[in-house]
Amino acid sequence: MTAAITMIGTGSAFAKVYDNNNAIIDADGFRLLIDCGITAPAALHKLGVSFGDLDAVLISHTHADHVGGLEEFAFQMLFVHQRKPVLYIPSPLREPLWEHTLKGGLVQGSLQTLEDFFEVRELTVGEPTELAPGLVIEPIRTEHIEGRLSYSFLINERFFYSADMIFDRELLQQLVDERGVRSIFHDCQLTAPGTVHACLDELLTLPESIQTITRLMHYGDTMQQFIGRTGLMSFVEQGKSYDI
Ligand SMILES: O=c1ccn([C@@H]2O[C@@H]3COP(=O)(O)O[C@H]3[C@H]2O)c(=O)[nH]1
Ligand SMILES: [Zn+2]
Ligand SMILES: [Zn+2]
Repeated sequence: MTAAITMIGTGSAFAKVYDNNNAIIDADGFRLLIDCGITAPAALHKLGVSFGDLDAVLISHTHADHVGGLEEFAFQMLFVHQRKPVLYIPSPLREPLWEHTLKGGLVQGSLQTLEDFFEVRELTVGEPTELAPGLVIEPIRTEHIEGRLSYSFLINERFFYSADMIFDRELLQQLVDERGVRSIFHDCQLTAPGTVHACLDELLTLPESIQTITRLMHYGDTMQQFIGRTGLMSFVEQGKSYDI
């Protein structure tokens, strides 16, 4: 089985050069969108991907650069593609996604619930679930902003995709030492302090063994100025595919 990830955007929430930090994972032809931010509809269009080409969407947390494109996704699937899309969601996010993010824009007539727009499949936090042959995902609760739920993903027991999260050296070390992670995509705020993200200065304190397998994403528009200043880590490039 082969699996690859393509970032449809690698930018921070406020980036303008780069699109929102959202990804497509392709596992033997099964296409999963990870997060669907404000810029996702246009970013997908630029890559020649239609919402109808996707098999499912997975959400990490409810900030707009990760869920702001879901209203268009839902409406396009209903009115253009006439098919109910599969929504994978860490179970605790289900109620806040609907009540605090999507409900206001989507409800009309008999369409009153999240299930009226999506085939909702909840993922149990801390438990691996096979979404498709060759694609197993485990949501891991990671800290981002006090009082807000956010989940990173362990994919196929070897690839760690951080959601927005503050620096967590112990988790990264544990994932590598005890879970066999061999590749990491990590969000990275280029300038300190990170506050709600891992910042570059913090990531640079990781041991060489972790830096060599780490690529940085969710960066600001000044990323080019930091090339060569990321230790053994490198930047994920928007639109490029990586085997995972
Ligand atoms: O307490 C806070 C809350 C938010 N923010 C900013 O708003 C952005 C929201 O999207 P994001 O999570 O990708 O990044 C966040 C930060 O850039 C912040 O700096 N401090
Ligand atoms: Zn974000
Ligand atoms: Zn966020």
